[in-house]
Amino acid sequence: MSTTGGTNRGSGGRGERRPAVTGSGAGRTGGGGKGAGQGGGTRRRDEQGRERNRGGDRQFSQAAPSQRTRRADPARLVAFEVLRAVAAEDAYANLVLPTSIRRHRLDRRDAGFATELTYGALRGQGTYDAVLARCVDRPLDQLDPAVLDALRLGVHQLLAMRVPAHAALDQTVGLVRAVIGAGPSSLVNAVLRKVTARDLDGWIAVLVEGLTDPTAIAALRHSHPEWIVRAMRQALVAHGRDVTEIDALLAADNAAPVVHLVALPGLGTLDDALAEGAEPGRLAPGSASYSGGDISRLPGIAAGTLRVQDTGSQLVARALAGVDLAGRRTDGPEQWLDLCAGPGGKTALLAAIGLDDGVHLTANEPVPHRAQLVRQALRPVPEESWTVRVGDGRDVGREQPESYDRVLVDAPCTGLGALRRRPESRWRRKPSDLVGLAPLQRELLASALDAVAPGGVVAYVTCSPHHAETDAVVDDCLRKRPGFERLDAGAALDAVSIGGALDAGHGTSAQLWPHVHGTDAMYLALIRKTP
Ligand SMILES: C[S@@+](CC[C@H](N)C(=O)[O-])C[C@H]1O[C@@H](n2cnc3c(N)ncnc32)[C@H](O)[C@@H]1O
Repeated sequence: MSTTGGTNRGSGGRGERRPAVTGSGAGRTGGGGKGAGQGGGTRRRDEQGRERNRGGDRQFSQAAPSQRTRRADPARLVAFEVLRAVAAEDAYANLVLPTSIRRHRLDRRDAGFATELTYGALRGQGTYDAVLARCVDRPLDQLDPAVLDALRLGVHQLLAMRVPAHAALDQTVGLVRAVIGAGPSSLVNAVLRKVTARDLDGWIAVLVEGLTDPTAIAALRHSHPEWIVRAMRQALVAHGRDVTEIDALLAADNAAPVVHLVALPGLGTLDDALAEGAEPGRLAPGSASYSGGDISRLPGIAAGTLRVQDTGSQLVARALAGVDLAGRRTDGPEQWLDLCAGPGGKTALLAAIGLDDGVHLTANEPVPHRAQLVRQALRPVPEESWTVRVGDGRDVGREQPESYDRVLVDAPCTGLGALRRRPESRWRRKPSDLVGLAPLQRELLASALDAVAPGGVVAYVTCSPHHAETDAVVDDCLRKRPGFERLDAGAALDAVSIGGALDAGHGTSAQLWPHVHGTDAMYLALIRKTP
């Protein structure tokens, strides 16, 4: 498993500095120790003769857990609260975290630490639980869930952050004492000491020992559920890539994503963002990437003319807008439809792109509060150029047949292509979700195929590379319907990328990849209704 970034924290989170090292299992040199029994030093044994403090150069606190701090370090407390909310209330970490950071008044440095700890522990949960299962004397599901969350935070600090081992241990035990109780703190202390016996690479070597199934190995190594690894491997092969890329792909899911920005064409600029240190985007026109922290201060963000949007999302929207409608029957301004518009990211970009040509965009969204987000997203675009329809997209084809020149179906999907942005979602998603989504995805695409005018084009898009919600959906829908042709989606994406730099391949569908393109794993099929 790989992690990126890192915040140096000493005991109690302050004072000590460690050399910055990135990569799996890196960073705990010096007092943190690396690997069991490598150092000299005096080895201690407990009353049962078991060796304690293996790797004697470590400096664990000599104090019993009951004598250690009762105060929880605020940054670790924030991470703990978020993990608890994710597990107990089905909360989204990216929504809960900023609120918790504000409530505990963390400064920028502590906020960075809390963010890395929270997201790292959530992403790494699969690997960390496998490590913990080797260190706890009972099945993990018999632990108090709060204790398990605290252990996960401890393991992430020990195995993947540049936190000295003694600080990770003392502070996690202190957190447990303060928020759960003295009893569990002894257990946490004992378990985390066992974890310190190896670094991350050492633990992974132990976990995968004797395994031969590459899916199971990759799942443990990169902390993904096996069914997702299997789906990713299939998708790589289906899109002509080498299956050995799976390691790079899964590692990309574990890296902290940079924020991508887009300036709405004709309405916004990147100037403020670039002045704040954003880098101009390499792939999408009018885009930038920003890793400098809080972007909400930028005036363009407040005005809605500068938006946070993954480059992959920008490119699929631009590909639909840019495709040639050679067989279109009328000469007037085009009618565009965004069938599944909420919260409106692609809607705003499409509306802005179409502005100069007098395009009218209808944005459909069935969920009222999400439809309201679409209206907000469209705020900077003149009102006469768009309409928000609140309704079921499956009805549009029947109610408005052959009415639109370009239709975007950004279908509800598992979101497996954006796991790096939603740290908990890989554990929340289940294969059964695909069963529920499959009919809806087919019905929405069918509705779009009815709603598109002869010569017009439908873009079927998912933020998932899973075959069941991508090519399988498009193949099924087109099998039953003559009169449609699939366009070269890769060529359409290349055509709208800066200098054709994207290199999305060629074929009846295109798949973008985090480890190749630096985007979310967006899927695109372009389907033309024959004139
Ligand atoms: C992947 S999201 C769309 C993201 C959006 N295009 C953007 O770029 O911001 C899918 C959307 O489809 C909506 N949806 C769910 N069921 C739908 C239906 N029956 N008809 C139309 N939209 C639906 C969901 O509420 C959700 O807002």
